[in-house]
Amino acid sequence: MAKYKRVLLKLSGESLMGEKQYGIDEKRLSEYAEQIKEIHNLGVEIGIVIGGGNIFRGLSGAQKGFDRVKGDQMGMLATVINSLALSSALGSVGVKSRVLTAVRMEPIGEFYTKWKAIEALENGEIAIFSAGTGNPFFTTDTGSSLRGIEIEADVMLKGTRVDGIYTADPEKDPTATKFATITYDEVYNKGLKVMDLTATAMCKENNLPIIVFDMDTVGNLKKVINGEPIGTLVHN
Ligand SMILES: Nc1ncnc2c1ncn2[C@@H]1O[C@H](COP(=O)(O)OP(=O)(O)OP(=O)(O)O)[C@@H](O)[C@H]1O
Ligand SMILES: O=c1ccn([C@@H]2O[C@H](COP(=O)(O)O)[C@@H](O)[C@H]2O)c(=O)[nH]1
Repeated sequence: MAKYKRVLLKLSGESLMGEKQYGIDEKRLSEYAEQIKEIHNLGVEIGIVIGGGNIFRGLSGAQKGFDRVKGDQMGMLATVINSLALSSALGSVGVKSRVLTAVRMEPIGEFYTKWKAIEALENGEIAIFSAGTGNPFFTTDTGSSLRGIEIEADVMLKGTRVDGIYTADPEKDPTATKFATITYDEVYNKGLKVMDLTATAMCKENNLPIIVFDMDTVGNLKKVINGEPIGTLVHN
């Protein structure tokens, strides 16, 4: 039986590239859809936020001379593209989803309200929250904590390409060691950069636990939902 009734799943835009250098890898996308279907079949209510790093990030744009606010808006639109792709992939495996957008852009998606999100979840649909918070200078990690808190999720699952939180970035430091559990304060005090500090602070203040795990290994999402101790649990 599933350990969690309602979850907020954060998917990395960058992971969606798979082996590619840019954009969406169809194989990775369909693996994600299959994994999500598996936990949906267990009766778990699922809200999803997907990043945009496979397409555009405002901060990188600003370093190349783009206006930061316009760059962030481009980044938010990138998350809408990924959300539509995920919704389409879920449809292909027979799972209904609703794309909700933080900025108005009907008919591409419905303008987000908490109540539409809850209605979708209670109807057994997956709610995909796109365009982040709708504001520049934020990230989809913060968008995830915000939506996770709003929908009263039991946990925020940060599915990424590393298998947890380490003493240093494991992609850069091969001697880094993994935490099984860690407090929000330790993440802050040790300056660990697995997700942005605004997101971590919001989860801490609102008591929303976070599990960071490797979403790119098929089967891991179900393990996390069943309470298997893979990844790193962040708590108060
Ligand atoms: N201490 C740490 N422990 C684990 N990962 C870390 C740490 N410090 C930095 N990282 C990095 O954090 C990244 C988190 O990956 P993720 O793809 O989720 O980032 P993201 O910026 O949210 O992606 P996107 O914007 O594309 O959604 C990993 O690439 C990992 O290398
Ligand atoms: O609330 C938000 C969320 C995101 N952005 C912009 O989108 C890109 C992509 O999001 P990632 O979290 O980096 O995947 C981000 O770099 C920002 O430019 C935003 O402005 N506001």
